[in-house]
Amino acid sequence: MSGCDKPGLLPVEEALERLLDLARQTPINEVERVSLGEADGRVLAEPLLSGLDLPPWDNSAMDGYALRLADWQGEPMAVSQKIFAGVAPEALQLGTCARIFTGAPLPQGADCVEMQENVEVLADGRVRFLQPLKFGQHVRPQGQETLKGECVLPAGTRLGAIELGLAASLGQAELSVRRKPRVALLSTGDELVEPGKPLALGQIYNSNRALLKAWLLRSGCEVVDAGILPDDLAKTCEVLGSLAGVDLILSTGGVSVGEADFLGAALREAGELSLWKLAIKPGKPLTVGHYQGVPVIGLPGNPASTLVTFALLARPYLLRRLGVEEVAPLRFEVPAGFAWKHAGNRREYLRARLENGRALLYPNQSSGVLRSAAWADGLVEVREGRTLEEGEMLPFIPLSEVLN
Ligand SMILES: Nc1nc2c(c(=O)[nH]1)N[C@H]1C(S)=C(S)[C@@H](COP(=O)(O)OP(=O)(O)OC[C@H]3O[C@@H](n4cnc5c(N)ncnc54)[C@H](O)[C@@H]3O)O[C@H]1N2
Ligand code: MOO
Repeated sequence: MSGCDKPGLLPVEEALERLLDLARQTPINEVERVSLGEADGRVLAEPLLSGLDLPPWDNSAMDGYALRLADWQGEPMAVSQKIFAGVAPEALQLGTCARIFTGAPLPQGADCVEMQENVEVLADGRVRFLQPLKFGQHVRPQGQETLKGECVLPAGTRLGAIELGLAASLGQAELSVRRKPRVALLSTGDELVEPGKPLALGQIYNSNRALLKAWLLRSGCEVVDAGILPDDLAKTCEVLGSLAGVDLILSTGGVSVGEADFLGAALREAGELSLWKLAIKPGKPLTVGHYQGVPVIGLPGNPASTLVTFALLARPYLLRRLGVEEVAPLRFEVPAGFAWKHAGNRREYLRARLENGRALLYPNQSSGVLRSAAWADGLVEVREGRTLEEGEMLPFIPLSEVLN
């Protein structure tokens, strides 16, 4: 962790690389089997291999009639069986067709399905196909989605609704996942009061705790709520010492140049401390270190700074510790619905909303204004040194990408 304190501002990508390196050195490797119902938000520990072909047999994509194309000479055909989804059909009788429903297995010998809308049922029960037929039409062939033995999801995949649906389609009732990271959440600041209590002059409500707790929980973490750090070195050390079993101590506030930085003092005394100054706005100061071997990340206390640094730095760090390779959120270019006349020396992540395909800025981009993020759909990135005319393209990171 040493060597991170240097003059000048640390570029965002370099800070991220350093954090990901630290994450690689402290992987959370323990694996547990959990039911699909418990696997949402977790990280797959082993590749998910398919134990079957999907679909397991050729089946019909339509309600209609199945036939062997070579048997059809343009004449009406007799219907020799009725096949519902869920039943095993008999082999198709030569020269006949079978009534079939969507999802039902094709009878042996059939290679074509016609939907019932294009079929006339004659008075004698035979059917006439009203349009030319093609080999394989409306047939969903065995294994078209997945073949037995194929790797469907690699280890390190974050599991969400879609992945769980996919695992269920392969018949998996349980999955092997990394155990949940245990994250202790701490706030610092004499001014902080918990919601529900009265507010005296000079005090504000603690919003970072609610924000990060909800976010960590939905990121698949176990949260140890360690409260507000006491304004006293011995007591701070006592609190930190009680967190020996967690994987990460995540604090907010008190990381700039304040005089009452007991977290920093505690890390210096019984661990390691680096104070990073990042070329990022909001979110310049970041504490990285450990207390008696337990990794510590201290995010800046301004709510929008907490949000941006958690989204772009702490979250990827946690995911990498769980073996997730792709930790960078999806981003895409959008035209700016604003001009940016003054180039900054920090990379700005501005809270923006997409309207008519353009990114509009929340009028107040102060790092103290969390409401900017509630209004926004995502963050637009304006690189250090850049100015912009309205209509120029710039990267947009949807908040939905980093909140899940
Ligand atoms: N002389 C300097 N002052 C500051 C610098 C600097 O470089 N030199 N950096 C500024 C920047 S940039 C940021 S960001 C903040 C970072 O501050 P800290 O992380 O030390 O946080 P605090 O001073 O404790 O709080 C900042 C701000 O956020 C409010 N806060 C803190 N915790 C919470 C919480 N849990 N819920 C809601 N709001 C919280 C706090 O009341 C302050 O208003 O430092 C600048 N200063
Ligand atoms: O960068 Mo601080 O992040 O201005 O709020």
